[in-house]
Amino acid sequence: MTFPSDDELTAGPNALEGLVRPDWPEDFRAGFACLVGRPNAGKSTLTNALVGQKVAITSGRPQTTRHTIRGIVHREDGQLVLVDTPGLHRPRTLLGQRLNDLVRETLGEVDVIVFCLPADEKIGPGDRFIARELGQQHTPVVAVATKADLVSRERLAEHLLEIDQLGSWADIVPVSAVAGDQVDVLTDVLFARLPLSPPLYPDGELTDEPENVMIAELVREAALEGVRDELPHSLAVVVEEINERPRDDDDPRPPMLDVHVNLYVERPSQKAIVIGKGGARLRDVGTRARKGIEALLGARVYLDLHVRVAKDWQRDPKLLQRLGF
Ligand SMILES: Nc1nc2c(ncn2[C@@H]2O[C@H](COP(=O)(O)OP(=O)(O)OP(=O)(O)O)[C@@H](O)[C@H]2O)c(=O)[nH]1
Repeated sequence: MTFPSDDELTAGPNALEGLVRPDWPEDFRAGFACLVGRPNAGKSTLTNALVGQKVAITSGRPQTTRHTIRGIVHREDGQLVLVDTPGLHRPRTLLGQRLNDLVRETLGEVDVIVFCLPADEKIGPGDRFIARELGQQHTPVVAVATKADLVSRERLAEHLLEIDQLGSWADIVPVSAVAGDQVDVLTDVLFARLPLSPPLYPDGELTDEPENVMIAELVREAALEGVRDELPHSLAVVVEEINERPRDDDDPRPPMLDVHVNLYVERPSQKAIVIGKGGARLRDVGTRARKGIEALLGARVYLDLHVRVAKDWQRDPKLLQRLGF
């Protein structure tokens, strides 16, 4: 992932003229946080609650967050750049290994780590695996009991005690991202861990995720809706091309874009699932994804989806690189 370079950070306001505010308070803080936790722990939902607007793709299905997506919390006194990582998990395939490498790299570079532990589930081997990983990092870790709205006070108290015994944390905060409880408390705790720094991003910018990745996520989320549990690991989405159609200068309508997207599956049987009978399912996927893409780009979109079989793409380093991993 690309953080601003040292040059960009130290060159001062002139280098970023027109981008960031020309002056900032002496005690301004800015830095990076990343969210870790096992699949379904509530990382994406918490990212959205902190940022206050939908930026990451959420889903009831585990491990939909393949790509690192950032949101930015802007306050008068600082900027917190959130990195939403894929679930840290035991590697089973090369893809799993790549994801874990990516996560570890991210953990070492941020100023504070947010470890999400859902209150409605017992602490399990997956959480302990992550806790051990975090124990080897020097970055401070704030443990968060997520989904606090789903459990009783007694259960929450028990959960907080278990979290306390799991490792050594800079802080422990119970939060409900859905109800909005304690999100402000967590924000304060995270800001306190950031270094004094000039602003890193222009005001109001929520995410710098390349549009292509956001588009691929929207298509992927639509394509996974309502299909078998095995498919999440077997589906990769790549935006091949975006072309704007020529139009008259005085045309008051939003621009019209042709968006070409490939969906890669591992087996012909999976291709049949994605396409559906007579192509009906793929048309649905296209309709749903198109709405999100139009909202994202502020344009009219013609979405062209192709499903391709790429055998064992999860194990093929060359193909992984082509698919953006
Ligand atoms: N009731 C309640 N549900 C929540 C809360 N936070 C998340 N959820 C739900 O839990 C599920 C998983 O949330 P996500 O935010 O997608 O979890 P994640 O950790 O990003 O999941 P992966 O992308 O699979 O790693 C979704 O159905 C959310 O709606 C919360 O504070 N309260």
